[in-house]
Amino acid sequence: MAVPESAAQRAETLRVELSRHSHAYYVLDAPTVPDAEYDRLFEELQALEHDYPELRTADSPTQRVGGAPLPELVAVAHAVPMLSINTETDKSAQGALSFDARVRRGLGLDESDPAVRYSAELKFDGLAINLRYEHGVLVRAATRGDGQTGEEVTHTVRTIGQIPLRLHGDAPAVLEVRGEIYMRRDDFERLNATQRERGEKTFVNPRNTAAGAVRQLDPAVSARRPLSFFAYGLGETQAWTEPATQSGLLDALADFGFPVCSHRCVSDGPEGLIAFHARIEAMRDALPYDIDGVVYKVDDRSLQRELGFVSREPRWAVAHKYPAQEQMTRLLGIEIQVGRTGALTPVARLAPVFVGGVTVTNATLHNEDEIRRKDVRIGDQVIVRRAGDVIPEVVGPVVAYRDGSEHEFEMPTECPVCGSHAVRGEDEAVARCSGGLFCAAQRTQAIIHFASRKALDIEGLGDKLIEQLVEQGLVKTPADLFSLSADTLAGLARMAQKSAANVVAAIDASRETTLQRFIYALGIRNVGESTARDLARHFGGLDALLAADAAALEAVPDVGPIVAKCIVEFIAEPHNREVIAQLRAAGIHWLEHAPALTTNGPLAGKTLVITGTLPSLSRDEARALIEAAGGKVAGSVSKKTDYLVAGEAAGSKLTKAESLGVTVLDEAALHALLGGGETNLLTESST
Ligand SMILES: NC(=O)c1ccc[n+]([C@@H]2O[C@H](COP(=O)([O-])OP(=O)(O)OC[C@H]3O[C@@H](n4cnc5c(N)ncnc54)[C@H](O)[C@@H]3O)[C@@H](O)[C@H]2O)c1
Ligand SMILES: [Zn+2]
Repeated sequence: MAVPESAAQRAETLRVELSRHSHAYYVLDAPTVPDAEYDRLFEELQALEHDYPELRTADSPTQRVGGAPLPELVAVAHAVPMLSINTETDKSAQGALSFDARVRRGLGLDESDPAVRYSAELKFDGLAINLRYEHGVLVRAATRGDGQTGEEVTHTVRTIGQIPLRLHGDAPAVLEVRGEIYMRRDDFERLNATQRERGEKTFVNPRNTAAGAVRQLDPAVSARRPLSFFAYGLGETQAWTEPATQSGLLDALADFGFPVCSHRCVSDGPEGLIAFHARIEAMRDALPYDIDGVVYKVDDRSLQRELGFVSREPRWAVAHKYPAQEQMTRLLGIEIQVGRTGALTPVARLAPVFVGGVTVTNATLHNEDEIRRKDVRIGDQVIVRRAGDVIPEVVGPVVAYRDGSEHEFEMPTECPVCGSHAVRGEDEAVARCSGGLFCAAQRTQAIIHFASRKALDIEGLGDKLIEQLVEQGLVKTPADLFSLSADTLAGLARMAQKSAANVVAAIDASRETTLQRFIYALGIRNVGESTARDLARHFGGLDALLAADAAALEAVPDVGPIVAKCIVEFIAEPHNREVIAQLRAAGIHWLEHAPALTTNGPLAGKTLVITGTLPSLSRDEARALIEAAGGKVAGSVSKKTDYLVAGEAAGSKLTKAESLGVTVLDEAALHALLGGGETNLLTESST
């Protein structure tokens, strides 16, 4: 039959495109399209070549294994070629039946003959490696390369702890072990989290990361990428009686000290394979590593030899694949999700796509910088990955499929939930909504914090109850707590009249608090308990704090520029000030005292550090005296320290002060400096 011109042209286009993708995937370890897309094109070419065998050129991607070796690495000729595995075209649960039928035909068996025994294994998604041991010692490790010639990677493979450098037990003169080097999903996620923290480009997926790590010139780089290994096959052997079966081989490999996966089985006939396929599919997400399917192999190795090979694949094995964990789809838009703590996360809205066994319409983009680093644009064809329990993620754009209609994303400057301004710290990857007290997205978290033990300490107002109050719209800000009635509370699930009354009483009692607790309760980012205490001491009253600018805040001991910025942003947000005003109107009050005198007083402009146990003053009392005299109390000794007040059992701070030549005072000397005058400046607040 003559080959139509259109088929010939299409085959040529596919060959060129597939070669380009193969190069990116095998040689550069940086795929340009997801495997699923590659496989679609590959199958299309296979079908054309099936219909028109004249189109099957020797250089067709369907006739070759893998890719060319990297010129930087030393080429290694394989004693026994490393081939690929045919993918079962029947992807249904019954796929094993087609394989069994082909095997039986190949062996010339008919219905009266007994069942063929198979070994079923996982198909690990990593890279194939050949490990050569001579007299029990690892002498060479090589990648598959094009199947005939691989790359020598002994230097990097030696860094993989799971690969024995010396075999256990009696070793043959030569033993070549084949298996898969892979990266566990949790190791991959950790690696990417670190990359993100450092503001560096993240890795695409565990397979390509593992392949890239093994094919490094510098083993130190590979050693920083956590890799794992499973053994599953043999290359050349000398002076060894090879096991008669695939399952026996796996046992022998385990005895030599190799990790062999425990998820495997032996089955007489295809029924056991069908069950294995179903069982593994059900647990795929829970496995700690990626698999792209299962592999069935004829167990008897003499039958394997009888069946032999066809071009690049053995006839005695087949890969039965599961739905791909990476797919391509269109990025329709980017929405901002506001988390419970106010973090603004860009989320990709996608054209629905079936990936990793579920239909995905949203995927995380992590943060603004990552969108820029990956150069993801709205309208792009993007690769979406969903593997295990990890939330689906946009891996990157398929740049080759752009048509110019795509546009860049802009991070909003306002919180999409509450309209407060969104701010991003200099050293931070994420932007945050600054309306912490007001924002609906942060409501539950803000109120839980407000009521917590170190804040307003409202007994009986637990997380579950707060969640209910928020869900039912009864409480929108912490200020709303103070108008709750016992009847309203008693209407909620699991709330008896008596406990409702107790909660209302506890809310009422919490109106009388301290400035420190109140500041802490506001939930300002980076303002913990001790900073709240420092702020309360330094400013003495809330109005002074609300009026402070960054410089005034940085005058507080232990408040640095980052904390000062967080406070400034918080109090600059009108929504927060509104809630604070409502809280005061609800009758929350505390004792205020005059702020520390910073411009006059005997210790004005001086920085002191307190250490050890003083004979009569507590640390807090000493601190109050120093601050009342215009001094600052810092947490650690530095060149800026003017005096160290040291009591009993002073330790490293004393040593440091002495080494820096800082004057050391005992309690009596401190009193002398203060001029002996004690002040009590407590006044009632006027809220
Ligand atoms: N995205 C792209 O651009 C692109 C380009 C080229 C290839 N690819 C992908 O590469 C794959 C095809 O490559 P391939 O020829 O290496 O075939 P394959 O990876 O599908 O199958 C052969 C490989 O399976 C591995 N394997 C895992 N577990 C095994 C086990 N228990 N027993 C035996 N072998 C096991 C071995 O490493 C072996 O080399 C496809 O998934 C394809 O999508 C993608
Ligand atoms: Zn908000």
